[in-house]
Amino acid sequence: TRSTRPQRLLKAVKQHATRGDPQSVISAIDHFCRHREWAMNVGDEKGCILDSVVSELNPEKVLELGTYCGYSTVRIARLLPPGARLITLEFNPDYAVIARQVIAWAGIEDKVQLVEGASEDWIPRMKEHFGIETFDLVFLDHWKDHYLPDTKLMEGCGLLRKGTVLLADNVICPGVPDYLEYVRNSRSYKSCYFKSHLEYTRAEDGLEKSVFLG
Ligand SMILES: O=C(NC/C=C/[C@H]1O[C@@H](n2ccc(=O)cc2)[C@H](O)[C@@H]1O)c1cc([N+](=O)[O-])cc(O)c1O
Ligand SMILES: [Mg+2]
Repeated sequence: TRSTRPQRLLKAVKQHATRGDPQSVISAIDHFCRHREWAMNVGDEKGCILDSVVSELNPEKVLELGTYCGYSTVRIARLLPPGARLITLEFNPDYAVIARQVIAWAGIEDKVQLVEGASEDWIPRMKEHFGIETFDLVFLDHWKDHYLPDTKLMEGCGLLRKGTVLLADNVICPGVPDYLEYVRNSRSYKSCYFKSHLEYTRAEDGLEKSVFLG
């Protein structure tokens, strides 16, 4: 039977990237998605904005909602200081199989914990299961209609502290109107928009950075 796109993406990583070199994994995926098959990675243009937010914040505890093939997982983890941890949630077991291999190929698996399941099931368990008090950074890149309910759930579970940064992908395309309205109008957030383009295309898209004020 025909291979899947994530399987072909992983093959491109193994063929063109150097084991243990996260940048080469990122470049191999971007090349594959730009010249072979589009895939829903945050991509190189929005990825640079993600990099700058991570580098400025220097987070110890990061949560990623939506691993997919692990592209943004590698982008974030490669910038984390020693001892920092990234927990990434992936719902689709087939994607998780690919992402684990991409993360391993990049050589950053000791900073990453990939957890399989639904965000609404795992968010309430972060404290008792992973010993997490609060997150310093959350990268939202999963199902767009889950951004808002999961944000309210993280608030309710006390996983956000004064200064926690939420960084949301796709706030224009495909768009997350209810989430955007919430973080831009809530007195609990200071929000700003980083205009960019949908990965590997000329369509507009961007990232919304929202600082939780407590
Ligand atoms: O739809 C998009 N993303 C949905 C991502 C969903 C991912 O999150 C996981 N998940 C993990 C945990 C959960 O609880 C639920 C799902 C899913 O199993 C999937 O791996 C999207 C679409 C476009 N686009 O141009 O069409 C561009 C983008 O950048 C996008 O991110
Ligand atoms: Mg996305």
